[in-house]
Amino acid sequence: MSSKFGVILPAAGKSSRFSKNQRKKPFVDLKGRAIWLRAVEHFVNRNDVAKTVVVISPEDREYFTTKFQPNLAFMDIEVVDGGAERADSVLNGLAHMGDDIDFVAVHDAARPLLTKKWVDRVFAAAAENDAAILGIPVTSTMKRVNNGRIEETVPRDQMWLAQTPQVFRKDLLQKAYDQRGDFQPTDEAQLVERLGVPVHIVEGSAMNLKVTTADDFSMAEALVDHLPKESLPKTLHPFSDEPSGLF
Ligand SMILES: Nc1ccn([C@@H]2O[C@H](COP(=O)(O)OP(=O)(O)OP(=O)(O)O)[C@@H](O)[C@H]2O)c(=O)n1
Ligand SMILES: C[C@](O)(CO)[C@H](O)COP(=O)(O)O
Repeated sequence: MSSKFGVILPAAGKSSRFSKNQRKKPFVDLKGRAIWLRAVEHFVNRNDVAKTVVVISPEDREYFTTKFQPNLAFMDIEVVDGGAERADSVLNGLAHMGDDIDFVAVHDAARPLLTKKWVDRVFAAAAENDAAILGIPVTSTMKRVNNGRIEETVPRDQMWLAQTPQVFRKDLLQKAYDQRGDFQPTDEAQLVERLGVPVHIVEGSAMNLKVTTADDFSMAEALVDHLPKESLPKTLHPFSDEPSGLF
């Protein structure tokens, strides 16, 4: 029996570092499709994905469910209320993963530039190792800075930048959250690491950027048409890259 994956797309942040027309960044149009839609479409048509939830701030629920109702219905996506911190939002999504789900993938709604290859890679690594994330090795020199002055150069060998999807056996992620206490992690891997469980990291791409600032959005606009065509799951391939109105 092949493993079943549930997907949690946290999209309940305040976008405080983003400024485009004051709209929350997951809802902003990126070359014809909202950022969150571009992020989720790499999951909803996978045969190994049995459940997808998008986590939305309660203040955005009415706007979101009205604007994207056709997409939500077509892709059978459940909308869940977010929380004050990213980890709270993910925990709310986790509560909607049923007994049929073996693994949970958490992917930032603010990371629209995925490819099927990278999702396949991290799903396979998690299925083999119980916990795996995408990441990229650090390629620039890293400095620790205080008040605009360099305090030290941080050795970059063995340093990676964590990305998403972050994928875990469901009971392992639940155990990590059960033991969270008041700890505020910036990613789910941190919670699992605290259990002493090895989390594997597989290489993604610098193109799998998180849209945090207006500059990131400009980079995403420049990159979105340069992802490999085979990046879309096959079942989406018949759709032209123009907005189909459903995605
Ligand atoms: N309480 C929160 C905070 C963040 N997120 C989501 O987690 C992802 C990564 O977070 P980030 O890029 O930091 O988004 P924001 O928190 O909105 O950004 P900012 O810190 O600039 O407000 C985003 O898709 C964001 O919507 C969430 O679901 N719930
Ligand atoms: C999960 C993450 O994308 C890994 O790099 C990152 O930690 C999210 O941080 P944010 O401040 O919530 O965007």
